Amino acid sequence: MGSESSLVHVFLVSFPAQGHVNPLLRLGKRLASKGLLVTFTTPESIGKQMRKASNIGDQPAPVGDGFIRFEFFEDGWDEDEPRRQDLDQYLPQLEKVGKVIIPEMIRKNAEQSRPISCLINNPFIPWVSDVAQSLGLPSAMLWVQSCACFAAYYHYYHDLVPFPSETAMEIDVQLPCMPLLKHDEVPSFLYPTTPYPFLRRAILGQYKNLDKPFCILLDTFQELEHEIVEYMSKICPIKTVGPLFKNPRAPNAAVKGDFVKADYDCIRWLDSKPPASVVYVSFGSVVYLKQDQWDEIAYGLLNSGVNFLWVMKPPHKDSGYTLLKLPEGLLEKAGERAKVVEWSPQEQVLAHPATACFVTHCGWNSSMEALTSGMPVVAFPQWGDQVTDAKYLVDVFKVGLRMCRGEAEDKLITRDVVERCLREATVGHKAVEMKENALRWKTAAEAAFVEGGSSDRNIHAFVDEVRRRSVELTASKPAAAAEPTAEAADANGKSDRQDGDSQLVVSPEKNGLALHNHCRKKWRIWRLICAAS
Ligand SMILES: O=c1ccn([C@@H]2O[C@H](COP(=O)(O)OP(=O)(O)O)[C@@H](O)[C@H]2O)c(=O)[nH]1
Ligand SMILES: O=C(O[C@@H]1O[C@H](CO)[C@@H](O)[C@H](O)[C@H]1O)c1cc(O)c(O)c(O)c1
Repeated sequence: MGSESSLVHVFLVSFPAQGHVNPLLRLGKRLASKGLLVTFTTPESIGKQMRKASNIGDQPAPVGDGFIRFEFFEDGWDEDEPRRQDLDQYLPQLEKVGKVIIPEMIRKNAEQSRPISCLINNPFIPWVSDVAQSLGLPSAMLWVQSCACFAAYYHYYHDLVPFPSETAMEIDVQLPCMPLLKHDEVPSFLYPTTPYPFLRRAILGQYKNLDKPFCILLDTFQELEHEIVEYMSKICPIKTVGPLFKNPRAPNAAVKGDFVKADYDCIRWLDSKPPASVVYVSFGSVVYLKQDQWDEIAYGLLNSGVNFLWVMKPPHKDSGYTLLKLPEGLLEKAGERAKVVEWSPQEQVLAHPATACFVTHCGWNSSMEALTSGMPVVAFPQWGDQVTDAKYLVDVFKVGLRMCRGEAEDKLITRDVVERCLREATVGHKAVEMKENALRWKTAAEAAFVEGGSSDRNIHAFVDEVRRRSVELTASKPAAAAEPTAEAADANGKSDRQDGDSQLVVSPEKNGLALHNHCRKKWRIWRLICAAS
């Protein structure tokens, strides 16, 4: 392992949501374990929660052959600003501030002898690729959903196949190398009636910028989505690197990105239960069901006779949701059969022998974690990619039962349906079949992430490419390399060009890159001296 400051340095910028931070941080740990220095950044509002819940220190943490460190940034709003809960307002704010502050952070890192060689972002913040371009730095993007969803958005953006529209709301969608998707199995942000048009805009913004990252990393694996991965890799520079939550070189790395402290009592509770006897219920970090649906699920769990571990996260105070309650007396009736926590250590729960199945909203992280843990699922999708993931979990990967079709259906799933699904998922022929399939995916996932597996090879090739580009950055003449192109400066909205004037005025970015080259040269000399002595 080299000293922290002698390593090639990548800078990860995450959209501030749990389902986005987790996969990007996991990627960061994979890259660090292969010998890179990784800096992870997201707004301070989330940094504060992460530091409190997840043991994040000020010093770079060693991971495998490299290090990971954290730098959070102010998003320009007060600590208690309620508008953070409204993405329609928050996304433009993040872009406005981020486009100024990220280049400053990059410059400071170079000044402190940690020049950055590559920027990596996740979706919803596509402007990070513009920042990279304006600084003359390579960038990559981590797509945090399935390849099937990546393909669906791609075909929608380029208008390659018909999708549901205002005049034809209920058409099925046939995408190449994918099963026929019913209208409500297409990522729901693409429905003409979606209540989240700003999320459609945010995701499609990434497609507008898709020529900028030199590589698009996907938290999936080749064997899981074989045909669509093959197909899309002929069109875009995609590389499968999942499941990212497994890290063979640093399996026990303590660095985690939870926003809420996980309650480990539930693991002790699971320890007390017989094998395959507990239903784990979690709807992730964003989905919030209505009280009447919550009640039906509660009675379904009680009536089915299963043990259950249920994650009930309190809503954010500015989210507009009211605190969900369990029906009066339900926990008393369930007694030792029930355990409720605000946040679980989900990876451990899914790996625990007492866990029989997972009632999930089918967020992609939860889906990958279930598949990789050999855990059958009961699909309770709500919106976005969840409805497509549910289709795949049930009909393609064949590890799940469907309990609902999504929020758009606006249908109350009654306690008898919940009870029937839970019984079917835990005992009898269907339960055995789903478990066998899930275990096959677990084996396939392991083969992908172990050293030499398909995802590991892709990560390795990516690290090599980052290193190669880093050498190129260093070798390029400082003055020429630092000159942002007119296109780059425009992309950053910082062009000093007058109409009809092709001359660019010197920008702060120029100094940043010159500094990068200067520091790299200093290291090379230092390394030569070390090698000689
Ligand atoms: O009690 C919980 C619930 C969720 N998670 C983690 O939070 C992430 C949720 O991501 P996902 O894409 O499944 O859903 P989202 O929260 O983005 O809707 C996953 O990595 C889970 O392991 C967790 O650690 N504990
Ligand atoms: O999209 C939001 O969160 C989740 O992201 C996961 C990865 O893209 C995805 O698989 C999962 O289904 C999503 O729930 C998200 C985050 C957020 O902070 C928000 O306010 C949203 O409306 C959605």
